[in-house]
Amino acid sequence: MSAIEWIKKRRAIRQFTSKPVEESKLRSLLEAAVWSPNDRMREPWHFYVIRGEAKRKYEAAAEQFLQERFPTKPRLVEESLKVLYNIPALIVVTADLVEGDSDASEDNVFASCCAAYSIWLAAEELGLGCVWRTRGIGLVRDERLRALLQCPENRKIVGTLCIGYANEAPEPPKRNHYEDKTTWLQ
Ligand SMILES: Cc1cc2nc3c(=O)[nH]c(=O)nc-3n(C[C@H](O)[C@H](O)[C@H](O)COP(=O)(O)O)c2cc1C
Repeated sequence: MSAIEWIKKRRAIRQFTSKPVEESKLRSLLEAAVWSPNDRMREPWHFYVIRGEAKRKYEAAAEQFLQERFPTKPRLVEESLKVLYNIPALIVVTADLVEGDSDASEDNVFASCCAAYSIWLAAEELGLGCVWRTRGIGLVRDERLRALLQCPENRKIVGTLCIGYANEAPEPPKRNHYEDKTTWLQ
């Protein structure tokens, strides 16, 4: 399959089977990630792989977060947690922030987003499902996640990648045509 075909085939997968993800496959994802483009070869990314007991701690943090965030929506909390319990592995991607250099920090975030996307695409090729989450159980903007990871303040959390074997085959969401999003300058 061509690169363009993989790009189009990749989907956000949110429902997983109980089959664990082989460590060799997780390593292949991380290997793909570090080949992402990055300015001045700062290689500004860091990856936190969460499984086993660490995943239990993540679930506890997510439960607290969801209960605080949605106090009047117990069904939503319960359903979100059910989704989380079924995720075999999580990879949290961060970007190094450069003190006193907001441009470099911003470029580092861009590069780490490329790394997250590389993982997502590589997952597709390895027969794994993946979704990049920030909101809800993604916990990206919740300090509990930073504490759990013992992630220093000079690393910005850009995404939580949920990885496993797909238990769904979603239809591709409709896309606007690129012409609607493009300005051709002469
Ligand atoms: C930066 C970013 C953040 C996202 N956050 C979430 C999220 O919090 N929850 C979620 O269900 N999906 C999240 N997604 C996945 C998108 O919803 C998904 O990519 C979109 O619906 C398009 O579907 P597709 O990826 O199958 O083409 C996120 C994607 C990106 C790139």
